[in-house]
Amino acid sequence: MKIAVVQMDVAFADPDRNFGQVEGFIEEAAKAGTEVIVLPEMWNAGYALKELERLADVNGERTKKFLSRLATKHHVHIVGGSVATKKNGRFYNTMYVVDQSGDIVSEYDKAHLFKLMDEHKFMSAGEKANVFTLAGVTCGGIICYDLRFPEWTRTHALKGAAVMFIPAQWPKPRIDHWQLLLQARAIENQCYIVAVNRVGEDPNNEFNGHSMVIAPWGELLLSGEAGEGIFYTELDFQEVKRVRKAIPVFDDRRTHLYEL
Ligand SMILES: O=C(O)CCC(=O)C(=O)O
Repeated sequence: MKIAVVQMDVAFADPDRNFGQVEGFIEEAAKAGTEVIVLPEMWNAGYALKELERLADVNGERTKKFLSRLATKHHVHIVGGSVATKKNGRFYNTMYVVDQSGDIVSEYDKAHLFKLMDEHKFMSAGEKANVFTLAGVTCGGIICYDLRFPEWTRTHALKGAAVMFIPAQWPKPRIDHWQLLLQARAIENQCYIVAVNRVGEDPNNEFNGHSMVIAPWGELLLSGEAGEGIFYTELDFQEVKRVRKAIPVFDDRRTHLYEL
């Protein structure tokens, strides 16, 4: 699976500009022969939480139409990071995944809201996991702060995910947590991690990228460093089988000990 990670700056509270930028990145990544393009978190509006009434995509209609059109045009799968949405009068941080036929194969609302950035005061949390199939591979997708909950990644791995997509707006002061947590999640779940963080600034935070792709054995296949750009790598799912066979962590779990 050929992957493109879009490590972009996100214009604050300016969806039109962001849709334009994302269209350019998707075109560029598709031309490079990519199969799956991955976007960062909240790329339509940034963390402009006080302006969600104006900015949030109602029922994700604009995003779904946009991603579906581009996926079909370029014959690529798109893991659409996440966007601010409004559904039934509430705001959500929502990931849409679109396959190369333009079909929406998954819709996921971020399950853990990040209190340090007041997300819980403005948005509602999702209530279900996010497992979907792309190119015949079982995939999982979680969003940013969801990463701090190992049981949540494990839930997806237990449902069969061989790769976890993790879009983020993870601020620079805690980038060491980002890197260590991602690597741990890959090793403990023996799966690929494809994690996309934004760059740039908003009124409250600075973001320094460091998007990462990590193999099931923990090797760093890609590190985006701090600049804007598209980064490419390839995933070989035989590696997931090989690692899970070498150290059969999933067979060795003793679940009766883990109950509280
Ligand atoms: O957990 C963190 O340090 C960052 C989380 C975050 O920025 C988010 O969920 O938006």
